[in-house]
Amino acid sequence: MRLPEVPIPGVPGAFRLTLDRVSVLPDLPEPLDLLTTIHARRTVDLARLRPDPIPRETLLTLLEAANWAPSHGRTEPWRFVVFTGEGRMRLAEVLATSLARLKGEEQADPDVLRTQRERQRLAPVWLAVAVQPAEKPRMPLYEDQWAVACAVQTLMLAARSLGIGSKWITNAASLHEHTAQALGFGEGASMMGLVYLGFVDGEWPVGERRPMGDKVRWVEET
Ligand SMILES: Cc1cc2nc3c(=O)[nH]c(=O)nc-3n(C[C@H](O)[C@H](O)[C@H](O)COP(=O)(O)O)c2cc1C
Repeated sequence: MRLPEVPIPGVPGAFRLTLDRVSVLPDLPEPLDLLTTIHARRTVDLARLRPDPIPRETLLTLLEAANWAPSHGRTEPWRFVVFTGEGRMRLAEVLATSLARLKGEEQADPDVLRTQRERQRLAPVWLAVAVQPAEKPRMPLYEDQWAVACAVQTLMLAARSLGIGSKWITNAASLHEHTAQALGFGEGASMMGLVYLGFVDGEWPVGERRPMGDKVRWVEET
């Protein structure tokens, strides 16, 4: 079964998914179990990714997993645009223009655009992530933003369970108004950054955490 995809006009390889409420789990290699995945997920640098494409079915599985994130009031406010292949160059153009706008300029500097294009080629898949509040919101924006964060984490965990590395990026260009508008997100939507995905070249990075014991207090009455 295929989920409906809406191509972005003039952007080969980029598509917007209109995910419905049907759960689709195509045949996949044995995924890691949840607790192992949670511990093993790592932010992976671009330089550590292989250029191999990620199969479309796998991307759909990750997006479908993200769609099961919780949201207060069932707002389901997460929105994604997926960039693959030459579609990544459209993202590069948009980000280069947003960088120009941050400097008070209209057009992207050709050198910045070239660098941005090279950067986008380092990962086979980029996702633009936005929050889309309801037309008449009943919840504060931050609750919808939290829900989108849940969706992003769910997607990154699903990716890890299938051996795919990721990074969530929230730099100024990715969050810029122009980025949301140029990527065609809806009225009132705002950016929550970019996520790239790719198979990891060699060993996974090693993670580090300060002890959870320092961050938790227990209240127990006997
Ligand atoms: C909301 C959010 C925004 C982030 N933005 C960036 C970013 O802009 N650039 C970056 O290099 N990493 C970013 N990260 C990834 C963190 O650097 C990373 O999660 C942290 O170093 C811990 O590493 P781990 O993900 O491997 O556990 C972001 C993470 C979160 C949750």
